[in-house]
Amino acid sequence: KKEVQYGPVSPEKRTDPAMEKWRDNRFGQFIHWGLYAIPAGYWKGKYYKGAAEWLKSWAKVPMNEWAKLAEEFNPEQYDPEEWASMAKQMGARYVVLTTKHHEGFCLWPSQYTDFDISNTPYQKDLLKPFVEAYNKAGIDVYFYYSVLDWYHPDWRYALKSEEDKQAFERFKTFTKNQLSELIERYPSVKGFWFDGTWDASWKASGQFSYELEKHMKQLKPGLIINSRMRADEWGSRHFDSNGQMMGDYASGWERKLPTDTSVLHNDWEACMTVPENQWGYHKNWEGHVKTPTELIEMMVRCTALSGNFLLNFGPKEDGSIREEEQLLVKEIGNWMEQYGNAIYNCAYAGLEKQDWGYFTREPGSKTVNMVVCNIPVNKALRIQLPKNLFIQHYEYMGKPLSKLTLEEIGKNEYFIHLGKVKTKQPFVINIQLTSEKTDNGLYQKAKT
Ligand SMILES: COc1ccc([C@H]2[C@H](O)[C@H](O)[C@H](C)N2C)cc1
Repeated sequence: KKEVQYGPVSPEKRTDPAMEKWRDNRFGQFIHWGLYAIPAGYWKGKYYKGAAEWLKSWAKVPMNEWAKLAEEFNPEQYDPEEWASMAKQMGARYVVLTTKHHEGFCLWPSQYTDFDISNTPYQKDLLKPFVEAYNKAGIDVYFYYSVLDWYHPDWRYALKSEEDKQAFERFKTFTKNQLSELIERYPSVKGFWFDGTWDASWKASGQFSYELEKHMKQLKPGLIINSRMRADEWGSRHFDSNGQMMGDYASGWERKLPTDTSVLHNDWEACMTVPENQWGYHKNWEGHVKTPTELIEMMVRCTALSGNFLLNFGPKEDGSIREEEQLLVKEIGNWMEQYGNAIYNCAYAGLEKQDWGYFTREPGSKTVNMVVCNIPVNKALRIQLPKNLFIQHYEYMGKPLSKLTLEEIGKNEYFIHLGKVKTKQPFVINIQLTSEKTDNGLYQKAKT
């Protein structure tokens, strides 16, 4: 065990109401919006296939040229009420919006930089109406904030000289000022999604990130901060040098999902793009665009492993939402309307995973949701229960199933026979578990 002074600030599994609400939310909307939405993946007529919010880097654009984009940023179609109503229709219970991405441009009028919304034709604060609209829709608001800042003259990738160190001290003060400003200006914010924390300069600032997390949680008790914010004094990120998670939930799951129950030890969240790798708006998505069904299954997998799923949207420069994302709002929204109870407030059910899909359960409930994503060729859904549990009742809400029959095929082992099924989306069967074997005729000895 290593001596770690600047590791976790909060306990690994907080039990306060704010953190319980974070868990109950389960499904969130990520929004990447900034100057990068203007060029949208093209620079001087050339197409760049990399992530659109990184275009400055791919096209090697000098910052003084990139910053000129602020002079044309004027999102006249920006309608946060519309965004919030879409998020509500989709069934998102929280939202994470980029207040400042790596480009350094701030969507709010910051007193600590001139590279912000007030120096654009639009001028007005974008965050205030956003926070109000989403809160009014009952959706919790979180702020994405990039520590890495390509615009700020005092940013340093590494601390190689005394000059670097002095500059980075100024940069850390700037960072702390901006974060305090965001909490003070928008006090209903529920937490921060930090990014841009992989460089040596920040990895050498473990004590600072420790004290900054403490400072922010003093400014706003209950504040929720992701593990990506943190390094310890040895440069270990997300988890300290003794493997203790820093921040309030593990946020290393970017465009990838966990596959086993080892993640259950901590709260965690996976963030996901619709195309393979685009967060900011790109005019032409290349390659596979995930279907609503694929994204629904990812969300279910996260819930089934007690994690959150954060699905990304990249609004256009004018503030409008692209067709593909509008389709997701409709399709995922329909599914959540019918089956949201298998997601919200749910978590790992404690049952052995089966190939046909996922079990989810509201902690402490006797009702287990079976979310069926892959109908077996024999149309029989296998269930293996722990030895002291039995199926007392089962039902399907909704239409696609004609009838269900339950067959006991072994010790605490069952088949649910589906009969005729017609469905295009995953569906949910509820089973009631009981701890005593009630022989109410539900059980048919295996027909051997
Ligand atoms: C170096 O590889 C990276 C760096 C940063 C990212 C950023 C993306 O721009 C987006 O904001 C994502 C959430 N974040 C990890 C992604 C991959």
